[in-house]
Amino acid sequence: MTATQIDLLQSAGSASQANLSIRLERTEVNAIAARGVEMVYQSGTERFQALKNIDLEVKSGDIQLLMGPSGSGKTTLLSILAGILTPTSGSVSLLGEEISKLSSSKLAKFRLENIGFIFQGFNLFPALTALENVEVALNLKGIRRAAAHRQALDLLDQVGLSQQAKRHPQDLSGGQKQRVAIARALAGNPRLIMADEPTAALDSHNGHAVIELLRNLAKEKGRTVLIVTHDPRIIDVADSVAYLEDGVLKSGVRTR
Ligand SMILES: Nc1ncnc2c1ncn2[C@@H]1O[C@H](COP(=O)(O)OP(=O)(O)OP(=O)(O)O)[C@@H](O)[C@H]1O
Repeated sequence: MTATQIDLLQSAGSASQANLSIRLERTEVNAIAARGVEMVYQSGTERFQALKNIDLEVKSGDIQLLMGPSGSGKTTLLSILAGILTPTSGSVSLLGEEISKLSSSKLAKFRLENIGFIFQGFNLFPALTALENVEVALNLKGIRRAAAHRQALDLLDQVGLSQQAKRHPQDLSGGQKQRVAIARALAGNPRLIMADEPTAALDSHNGHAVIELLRNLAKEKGRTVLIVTHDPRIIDVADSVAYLEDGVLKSGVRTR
């Protein structure tokens, strides 16, 4: 079903049917698909296999968690799925594009246009205000001056931080910093959000606020959200949880 067909259904007053169609459309498409992914780290004569034959499919609009003990390979897998790290073997498709086949410049462009990243340590520029931190991300995506300023204000508003736009990171709480980082990850409207331990540095209140934002991104805005986490609170909002152990995908549990 095309977007036009969905519009027609909605305008014909078949809202519930259209909603069902949208849901079906979302669940039909895999936003992320990994096949036979292996990763071997080699330093000198030392060889370490961090991932073994990983198959993973993430449906469009889903919140997918990657969980497992420390050292089980979660960040390695996230980096491969984000096209930051090249697997030793196997293939990865994002939004129907097999990224393993892209040249490094095409891959960099694909990442910039389609993936927003959120990290445990926020990775904000300390010398820039919250607003400027988001503007810089928009500038990188080719959006300049007045448009970048307007969009950055709008993104800060979406994460509930309009009042803090002029503050520097050192004057924000951990939760507020992470919300700036989420606003920055949303610059340019990427369809995929990838987060590495987004709540690890946050207390319960701020952790919940960030989890609610991530839920909203998937459920209200249709983004696909992939999260590496040890935080059991996030399981409540996840559609699917994949557990890694010693580089092996032990189980994938669909939670809804
Ligand atoms: N660049 C590297 N060179 C060699 N070994 C590496 C490298 N990066 C990671 N590893 C090893 O690969 C394994 C998986 O690491 P990874 O960081 O993916 O695990 P993780 O599950 O994300 O761990 P944590 O929860 O502690 O962040 C670990 O044993 C780690 O030491």
